[in-house]
Amino acid sequence: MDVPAPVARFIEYLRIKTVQPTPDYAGCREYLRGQALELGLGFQAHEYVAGKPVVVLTWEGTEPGLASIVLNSHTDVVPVFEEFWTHPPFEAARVATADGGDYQIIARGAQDMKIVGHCYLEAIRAMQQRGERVRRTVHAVFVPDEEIGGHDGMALFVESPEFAALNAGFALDEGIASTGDALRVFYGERAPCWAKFVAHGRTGHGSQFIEDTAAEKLVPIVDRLMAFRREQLAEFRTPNADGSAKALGDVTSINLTLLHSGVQQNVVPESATAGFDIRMTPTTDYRAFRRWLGDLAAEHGAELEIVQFWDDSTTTPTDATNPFWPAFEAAVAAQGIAIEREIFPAATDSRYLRRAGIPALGVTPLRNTPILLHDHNEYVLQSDVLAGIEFYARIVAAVANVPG
Ligand SMILES: CSCC[C@H](NC=O)C(=O)O
Ligand SMILES: [Zn+2]
Ligand SMILES: [Zn+2]
Repeated sequence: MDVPAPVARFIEYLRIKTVQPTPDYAGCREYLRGQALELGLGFQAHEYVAGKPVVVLTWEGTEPGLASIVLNSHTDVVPVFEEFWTHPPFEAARVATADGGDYQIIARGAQDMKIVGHCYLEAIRAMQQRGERVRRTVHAVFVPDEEIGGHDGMALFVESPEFAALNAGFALDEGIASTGDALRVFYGERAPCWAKFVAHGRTGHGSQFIEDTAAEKLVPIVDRLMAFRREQLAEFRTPNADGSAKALGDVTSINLTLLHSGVQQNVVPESATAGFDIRMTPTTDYRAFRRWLGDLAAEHGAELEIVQFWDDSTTTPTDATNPFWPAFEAAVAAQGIAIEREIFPAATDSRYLRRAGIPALGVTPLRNTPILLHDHNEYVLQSDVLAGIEFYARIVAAVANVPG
């Protein structure tokens, strides 16, 4: 069977190796330039850090004076363990499903989040083919480096005069696939806190009772944070008052992700390090939490190094105070899709948009789909790519026609 043209273009996009830590951003920018040309869209590429382009494709609305709609996606993807893949991750193989009724498109970035960026452009294409226009100008924004924190991408872009010139009023960004029927819609995020504790102490022969060692200082800190982890896990497992299950975004998670110490088994190490990936739920008092970590380090004679810390808890209103919400909600409902509102468990570039005052919703139009972002054999179904295009055509029509 012939490959539908929108799927062929998706495969082309997936084949660009925008994989961290050395993404082919130039190849990606040129692909997007080609798309802009085909679709008659405005094209801008800005490098706030050399070699890391922020690309903006613009479809002008009939009332360009109104605040615009930003359709954001990141172009980078995370590394792969190639030996665990059934097909090469940057070949974007199109493989018939067992029942023969569909195809899997297997590639790194298929879910996270090239399907989203691709569907934005294809939705514009479909709307253009139907002769549709919308009131508000629509900008499809393609940013680098989200997967490593967005510091050289969206963080700089939102501060730039070029971003201000977009006059953004509302944004869409990535979500996560849903294993159920409902569409997961993210209106806020947990705040990342990457804390590293370093302890120093006396060394000596491993056969002796050496006092005041690095490990003795570090272990009680690890114990205390692991106790906090158990508390939060118990909280997570406790159903809400209405009997519904808690979402990960409703609690603070913590994992011990780095442990470094030791040189030889019979030498007491001079230093020991423990690093934690903590994701604070938006109701946390971020400053108090940070102080608690500092106090814990001081109490046990260790040093605290904060590697990442986000301290903004802005969420996007999901009620009529945000005029784009009812339009979005109705356009989803009109497609017979139920919505589950959630706090995003990890961090995306939406946090920079929200902090800059732009209401943003995180959505990935994949339902009844295994969650494979950052996993081996990431794939999407061809039918979901085609459905995703129509999904965005209707969402964009709704939010970009919200009157001024
Ligand atoms: C704290 S910056 C890291 C951002 C990263 N985003 C996607 O996975 C994350 O770990 O959530
Ligand atoms: Zn992503
Ligand atoms: Zn990711």
